[in-house]
Amino acid sequence: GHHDGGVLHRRGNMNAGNEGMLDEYEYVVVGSGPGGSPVASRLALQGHSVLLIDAGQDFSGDLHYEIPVMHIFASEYKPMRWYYYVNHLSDMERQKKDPKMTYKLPDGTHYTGLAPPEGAEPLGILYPRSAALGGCAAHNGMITIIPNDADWSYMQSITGDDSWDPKKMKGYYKKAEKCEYIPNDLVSHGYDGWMTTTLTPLYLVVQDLKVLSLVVAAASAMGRTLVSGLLRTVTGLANILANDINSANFGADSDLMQLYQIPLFMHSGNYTRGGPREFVVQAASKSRLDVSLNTFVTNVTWDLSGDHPKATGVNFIQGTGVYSADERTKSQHKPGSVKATKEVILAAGAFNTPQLLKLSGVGPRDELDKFSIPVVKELPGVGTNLQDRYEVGVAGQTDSDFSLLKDCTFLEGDDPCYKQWSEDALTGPYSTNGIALGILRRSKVAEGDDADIFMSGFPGLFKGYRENYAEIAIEERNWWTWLTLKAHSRNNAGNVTLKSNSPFDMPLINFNSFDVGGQEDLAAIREGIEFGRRAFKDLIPLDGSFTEHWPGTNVTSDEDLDEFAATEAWGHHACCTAPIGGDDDKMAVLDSKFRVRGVDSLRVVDASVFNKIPGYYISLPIYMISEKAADVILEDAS
Ligand SMILES: Cc1cc2nc3c(=O)[nH]c(=O)nc-3n(C[C@H](O)[C@H](O)[C@H](O)COP(=O)(O)OP(=O)(O)OC[C@H]3O[C@@H](n4cnc5c(N)ncnc54)[C@H](O)[C@@H]3O)c2cc1C
Repeated sequence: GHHDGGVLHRRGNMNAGNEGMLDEYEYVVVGSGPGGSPVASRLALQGHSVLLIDAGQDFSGDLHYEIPVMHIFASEYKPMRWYYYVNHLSDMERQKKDPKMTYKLPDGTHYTGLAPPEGAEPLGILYPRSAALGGCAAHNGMITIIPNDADWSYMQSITGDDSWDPKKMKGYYKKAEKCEYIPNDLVSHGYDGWMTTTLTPLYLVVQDLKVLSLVVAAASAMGRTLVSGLLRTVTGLANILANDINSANFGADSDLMQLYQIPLFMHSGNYTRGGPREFVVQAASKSRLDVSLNTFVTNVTWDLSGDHPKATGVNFIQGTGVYSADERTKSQHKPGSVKATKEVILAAGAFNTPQLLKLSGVGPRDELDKFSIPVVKELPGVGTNLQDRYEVGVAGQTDSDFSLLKDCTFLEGDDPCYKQWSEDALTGPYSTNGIALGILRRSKVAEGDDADIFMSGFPGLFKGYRENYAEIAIEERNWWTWLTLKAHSRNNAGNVTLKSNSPFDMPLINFNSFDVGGQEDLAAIREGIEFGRRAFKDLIPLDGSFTEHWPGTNVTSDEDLDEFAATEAWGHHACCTAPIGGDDDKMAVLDSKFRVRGVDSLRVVDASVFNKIPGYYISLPIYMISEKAADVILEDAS
């Protein structure tokens, strides 16, 4: 196995800090991911007493958390991971044709693949999540891309609430950001926030001729001729990458394909992961913010004596191994409760927030009745409208290894790359997430003016999430995968439903991918796959050419490509399961101020709140709505 992680530097490890919890706080926030952490920190910094609760622990100082390149291993890291097994497709027979399909065997072990042995029970397809201070931002790829203005205009139009104006929302981006990659661009960037943004150091791209030739190939697949010689210097490469994906004019020329460096939530000083936990640590040191880790919330408590049900706090169980997704050693479990004198804010993520609402009596009446949960407020939209983006790849192999990664062991034994990162002024291949560049493009079937495809490349074999995907990705060091991320996906037919009324059971998660708008989305994905193929073909080998092995050169007709993508596509931006919507929308769970409809003192602030999946990567839109929620809540409190 990998190192359990040595202590890099002690920055206020919070795992032991639960003893001093008070009986009541003004605000109780459940979940410390991109949704929960910023709002909790802001409320506390404005003078309120706040309790931030998370079922996970703090991983500060753990190398899985700190080293950017380790993110793929972080999502497999047992103390941190919550593994969900989901259904991508409504047609189970078709889903069984996905090589990622996983089964449970009679001896309790798992089988993943196309030939399950006798007695294997279908489990589903792995969907990694993390329970940690910082939520999934403790293991994610750190990619930080601003969503489209149209995403906010849409919220504005469905709610009639002008505070969702894209310009105002941009203000929240700037408030959150501490930009470390462009100096003094006050129009587009913020410099005083908690979200440090930086880029993969370009010398890493220039150093590895294979990577460099793939960049040139991508450019020629975009119809640009780039003289590879010009790119072999950092300044030469920087010149063609001068456009900032997060700048104010983003999207204006979206018909043109553009090659961008990808901003990461990472520290440029020492190339360590950045995350919302740091905002929490900062705020906790100078405010009445308490953080209770290893604390699993089971339900919201109510005062039912007034006209409306009023949320009064939460019940929880403290300990490790409480939730069925929590694989840590089971500790002694201590039940407890805490009161919120002002509000409870749910930020448990797109799977757990709807589960918590339902367990607390807020949801579709039929489903609550079925599990004998007393109905506090009937809201048919809770757990519906589940959305995700589609991702697929084209993977090819060349004769020799990428020089960049050749010697890296990813912390196994003696690791020269770790040594370089930790000792030589924190440099080398571990100072990136492995995805340096991205391309935005508009497919022929795009709705609106914005790009709907985000292409990127990864120096490994990545065919989607399945057990041990990280080991598989880097097992051989001569693979490259062109990734197509289909943004603005149309499907909203997914759902999160209860399996039982036990808070410890994971819910049932059905994405029903491609059920709505599938033909259009598949047509766009085909364009992405063709782009990846062209890039492999156009490659002027500075250091070997690539042969496609996946999906395979025999998969060429539109039908075959659609069959491939519809069967194997995956996602990692689950959202929209407690959507904000207009007053006339029966399926709206929240109003435009994040308030759960029909009850008092309860809000949701996480990936669940979106009505339609925003932008290209979802963390930054979540950070933005979390900053907005803080403003809205403070307004109501004064
Ligand atoms: C492998 C992977 C890579 C990704 N890479 C990127 C990327 O590069 N860029 C990007 O923008 N997005 C990325 N994402 C997606 C992004 O990280 C998530 O969408 C985002 O973190 C969701 O934020 P959230 O606040 O809604 O929920 P989460 O981040 O899931 O946080 C929820 C928190 O609530 C806690 N919780 C849940 N239930 C309870 C309970 N009952 N009691 C107490 N605590 C509870 C959990 O422990 C967790 O810490 C990635 C996702 C994955 C899986």
